[in-house]
Amino acid sequence: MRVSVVFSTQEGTTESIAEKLVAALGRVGNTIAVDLVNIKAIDNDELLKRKPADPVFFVLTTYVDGGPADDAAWFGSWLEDYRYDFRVSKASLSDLRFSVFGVGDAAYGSSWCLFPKKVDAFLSDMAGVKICESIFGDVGERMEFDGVVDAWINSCVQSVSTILSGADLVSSNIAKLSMSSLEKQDEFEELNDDYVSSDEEEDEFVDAPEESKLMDLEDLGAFASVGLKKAKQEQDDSTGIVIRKKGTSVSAVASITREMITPNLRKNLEKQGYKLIGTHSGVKMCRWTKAQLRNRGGCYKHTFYGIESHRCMETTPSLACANKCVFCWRHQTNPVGVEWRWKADAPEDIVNGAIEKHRAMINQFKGVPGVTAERFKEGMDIAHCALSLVGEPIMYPYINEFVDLLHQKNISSFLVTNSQFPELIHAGNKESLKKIDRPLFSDFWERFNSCVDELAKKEQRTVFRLTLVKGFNITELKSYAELVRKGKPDFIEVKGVTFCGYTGENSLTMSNVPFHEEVVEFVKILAADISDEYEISCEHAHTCSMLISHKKYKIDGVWHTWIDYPKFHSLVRSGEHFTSMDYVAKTPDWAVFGDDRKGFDPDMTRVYKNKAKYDGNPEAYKAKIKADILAAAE
Ligand SMILES: Cc1cc2nc3c(=O)[nH]c(=O)nc-3n(C[C@H](O)[C@H](O)[C@H](O)COP(=O)(O)O)c2cc1C
Repeated sequence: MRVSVVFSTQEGTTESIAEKLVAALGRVGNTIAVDLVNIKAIDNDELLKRKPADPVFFVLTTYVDGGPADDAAWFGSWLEDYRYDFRVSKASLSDLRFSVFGVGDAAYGSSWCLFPKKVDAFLSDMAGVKICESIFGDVGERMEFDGVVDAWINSCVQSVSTILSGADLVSSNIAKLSMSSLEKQDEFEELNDDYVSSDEEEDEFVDAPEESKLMDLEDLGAFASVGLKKAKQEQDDSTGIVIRKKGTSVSAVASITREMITPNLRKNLEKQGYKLIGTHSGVKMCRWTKAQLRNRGGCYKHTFYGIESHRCMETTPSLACANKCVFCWRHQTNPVGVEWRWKADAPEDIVNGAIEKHRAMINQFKGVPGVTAERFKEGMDIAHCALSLVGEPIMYPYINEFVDLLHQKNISSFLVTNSQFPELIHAGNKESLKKIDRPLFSDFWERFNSCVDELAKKEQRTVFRLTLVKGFNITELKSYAELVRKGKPDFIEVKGVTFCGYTGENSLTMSNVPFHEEVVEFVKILAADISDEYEISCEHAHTCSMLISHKKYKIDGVWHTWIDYPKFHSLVRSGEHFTSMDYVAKTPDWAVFGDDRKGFDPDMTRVYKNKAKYDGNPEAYKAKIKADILAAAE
């Protein structure tokens, strides 16, 4: 048996209580190993996998405004995030056996022991089971306080002895104690007005999904009709198809009838400008499509690969995603899930629907200043499809058929994946990927690495895109370089994160947005670190984006990162084997790194809005950019 005593302290009181508990547990017998762990070093993954025979005791202090001490800040925010993450099963801690001792001063009134109480409630909410009553002590009552500590330590020792002596006793004890923990929780909810109880949350899902950012379709359907317990049971019983793995029949996928887009989600997405197709797909017009239609510049894909933004259709065949990235500008309103559990529309219908809806949006630009008849005609003749709009395109069970259909229509495909589905085919290391992409899969790092391995085998163009989030991943050069050596991509796009004027769910601020110069510096060091097979090739300063390319694309000293699209389509039609080197085209000089035009196509006209200009004062500059963004959003 392994017991962990996890403590958080600011001034030492709590640590000494934890040490006292460790000593008392040590006297129970030599069949238990007891760890004393500062909460700062707690491994949350390990907590999620903890077995019932290995209980955890938390001894936690309370600090300013009832919040955690410094050492517990990260754990506190992780736990809260996890507790309210709508993708996480409410039973995910059902194997955890725990008890909390809170240290605080009742003189602080309603914030007395607030943090330990929150931890206690969140662990219970996720089905963690108290093996003995959680207790909240008042250091203001010094005489009584010591007695309360001793009583709690005694009951911890007793419960551990009970576990050691036999499982039956444990379950009855647990049943009794979980009831009393529910009563305690009621008490706590009264104390903390901001706290949303699980019942309220259920109501929110039922009554106010339109406004809710927590738009989990699975939960929505289940909670609406049967309530939490039954929903859980249904989830467990579900035989929903994950994704169409090799060998899974099409009819198995076709037999699922639940639709991904519910009426409320439809309203919500339409409000955001998505044109929805069928039951799980959508198109939306990108700002660069509009810009290039008006001859005002294209996106970085134009500079790097020759993709014409005004002929590019941004599409997704799956609005659902398996990550909740901090940089996601969709503000997490899209559904999230690790499995395909919805009705799957036919690929022909999605491709045709997307073309029709995209053209209807282009049509609205007829006569708009700057849109010439020639550009308009080109815009109607879609040449590219960027599968990077929102969601995870490869979750869609017929993604291969979908991409083939695009190619048949002479539409090139550019597919962006978050590398969580290696069976079908953002950060440098495991910790960083977890913080930034906030994946739902517990084996997210293994999945990510398998995808990287798969990419190394591809003969068509492969690209790594690194989104630099200052403070999160900008310091991880070595790990990135390693991933690149492993995945051997043709290209590495490095892009500074975009601030989307939103500070809620994803908690990014302007201080996380790197300057273009910082991105350039990062890229220079990264390129030198990878190997001498790679070099910086292109720059698109407008979007803080840089391209590092494999040197095989530098033919006779000249970069060939662009694509010869007619050649690509004729190779596809030929049915013969070909590789990415068979359809290369010369990169124009203006797109090459080091050119004064910094990636802006000289055939277009740059239109400067009355925007913030850098005047040497970073803080003032950031404040101006923020004001610009907020003004634009109004
Ligand atoms: C700056 C400060 C703020 C505090 N705020 C609270 C509070 O909001 N609620 C509470 O219950 N206790 C509060 N306390 C009391 C502490 O929890 C108490 O002093 C405790 O014994 C500290 O434990 P430690 O020595 O392990 O850090 C506060 C203490 C300090 C010094």
